[in-house]
Amino acid sequence: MWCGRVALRVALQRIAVVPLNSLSITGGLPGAVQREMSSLPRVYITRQIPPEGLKILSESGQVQFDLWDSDDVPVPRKELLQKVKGVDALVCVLTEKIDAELLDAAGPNLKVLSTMSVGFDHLSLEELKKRGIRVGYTPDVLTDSVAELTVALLLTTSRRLIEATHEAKTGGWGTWRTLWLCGYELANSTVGILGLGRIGVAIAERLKPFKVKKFIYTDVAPRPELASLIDAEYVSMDELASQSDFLTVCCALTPETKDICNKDLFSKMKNTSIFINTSRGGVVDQEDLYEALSSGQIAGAGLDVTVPEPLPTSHPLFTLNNCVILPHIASASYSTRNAMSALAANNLLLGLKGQPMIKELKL
Ligand SMILES: O=CC(=O)O
Repeated sequence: MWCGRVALRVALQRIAVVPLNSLSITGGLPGAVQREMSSLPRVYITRQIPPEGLKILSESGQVQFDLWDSDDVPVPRKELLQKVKGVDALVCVLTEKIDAELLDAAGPNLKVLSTMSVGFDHLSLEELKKRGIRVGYTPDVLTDSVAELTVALLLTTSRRLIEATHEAKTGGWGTWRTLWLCGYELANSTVGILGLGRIGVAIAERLKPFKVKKFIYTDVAPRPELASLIDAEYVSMDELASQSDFLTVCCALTPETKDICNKDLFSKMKNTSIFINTSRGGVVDQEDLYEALSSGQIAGAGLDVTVPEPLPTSHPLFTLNNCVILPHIASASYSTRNAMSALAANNLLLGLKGQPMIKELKL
């Protein structure tokens, strides 16, 4: 359904009184309204995004849009390839692969892509750049939510909360035992951050009050300005592996970081250490992680992201008590998802106007 409620409302006030709620948009409208609507840029939205973004687009009067009206299943690729034909702009989420095939299907009108995500590994940046398509994304607004979830996942994993509730519920809770369900605590620990950015800093800020002794990080180069906020020391990848009691992955997935957490890294970690990943599943070699967890090379892992997503329930990682797996929910709070949707909508509108977006990827 193509919508452009405000443009529509203004036009209707001039022409006729039509109950907006009952409109089937464009179909059956007076010719003048249809003409006005059809001159607006066309936007396709690949998912039923949270209401704030839809409201911004509807009320802008700048665009008409069509959307895949479901949040439960992604738009089938075939339908997506059809729907993007001739659009001026696209709002997508991280389940849609935006590649040459899709951009060719969209055609030369497509000028703006706005993804409702901070990650952009689902976008073929080279193809977008080649076609001069501007790209908006949604960093910053999700930093708090992701950092909060990372801390929750870290504590859930290190203090074995999933195992503990399972035992309590299923009769495994006998007498109080001295070493039963013992885990590892943050007090006096060294926390390592792989890829120091806004999210890594926000995680460290939240962990500091747990009396962490030291923060260390590695990245392609030292990031002194960010590191000084959390008093973190720059170390090599090997030092990060060998010194961290908790290693949290915060880097983007790029060709350089794909499978960067592999046998080599796990073999250098302490067997009391906890590995946490809330970035992208692709940065981890899952077979190597399974080996490290099942052999006791490391103590536990908490993953919010996997390859593939969803991870099949038959996946070996699900058989391990020391592996906590979440279904990619790090930014899933109502306020954050609405903020992401609003930012995606505003990026798109600014992009279409030829103005700088609030958050735009440099291609
Ligand atoms: O993973 C979530 C995002 O990239 O926004």
